[in-house]
Amino acid sequence: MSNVGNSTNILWHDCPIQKQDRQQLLQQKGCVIWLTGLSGSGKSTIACALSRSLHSRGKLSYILDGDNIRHGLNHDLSFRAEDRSENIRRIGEVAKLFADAGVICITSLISPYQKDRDACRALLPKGDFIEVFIDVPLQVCEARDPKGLYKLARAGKIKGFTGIDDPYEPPCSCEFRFSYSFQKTGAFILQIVLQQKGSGCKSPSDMAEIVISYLEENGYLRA
Ligand SMILES: Nc1ncnc2c1ncn2[C@@H]1O[C@H](COP(=O)(O)OP(=O)(O)OP(=O)(O)O)[C@@H](O)[C@H]1O
Ligand SMILES: Nc1ncnc2c1ncn2[C@@H]1O[C@H](COP(=O)(O)OS(=O)(=O)O)[C@@H](O)[C@H]1O
Repeated sequence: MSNVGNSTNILWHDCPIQKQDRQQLLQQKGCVIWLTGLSGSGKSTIACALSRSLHSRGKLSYILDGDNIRHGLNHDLSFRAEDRSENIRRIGEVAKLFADAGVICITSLISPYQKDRDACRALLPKGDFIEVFIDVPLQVCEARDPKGLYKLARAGKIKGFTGIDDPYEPPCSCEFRFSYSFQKTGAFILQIVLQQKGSGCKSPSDMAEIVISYLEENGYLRA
């Protein structure tokens, strides 16, 4: 018997069907692809491109999107620092369960704090947490502003908006960083910076394919 958090006298219950059995069934390995970046950077778009491409290869994935999870499990949380941390912690725990189920879990939330992302990484076996930084400058995200939230934040109608009057801590070490850079003309071009290898890419589906190649090379797309 042990005490865990606020629970006392609880005992872990094992099931004879384990992660390995589920992975065998699915012919893949469970893991977490953690997308992080400013609002409007393209996390949800890349998450969908990833899920679509995995699906077409017969691989099971599931997206945990910050906006969507805030409609249910996390509907009690605000955007205060403590609540953002709790949002990330809960999504990290749910992602861990999906990975244990053998699913390729794709999370898509701003997750602005390094220590919270690190804590989620620490929940998983080494290698199974793949952090992807969608490094798009604030000006680009703000110009996109598909929900009009940056406009409201600039007008002072939303307080504590990430990138405006709330912090975003870029990852110190992540598996992938997809970044924008300025061309001489002043136009933005998309550039990819990889820990593993460098190559140019332009679209969310290109970025998705790069992550999928990594999964393939690292054995996640077979049992
Ligand atoms: N690579 C890209 N190039 C150009 N536009 C893009 C790209 N990726 C996404 N977009 C567009 O940017 C907008 C924001 O994308 P998306 O909703 O995926 O961002 P997000 O990071 O999930 O934002 P949020 O955190 O607010 O949910 C959308 O209108 C989308 O179509
Ligand atoms: N104050 C805010 N800061 C950032 N995003 C906000 C804020 N208020 C509403 N949003 C919306 O909420 C979404 C971000 O939610 P999460 O990804 O769940 O954020 S996180 O910071 O806790 O990781 C974005 O789609 C954004 O449009």
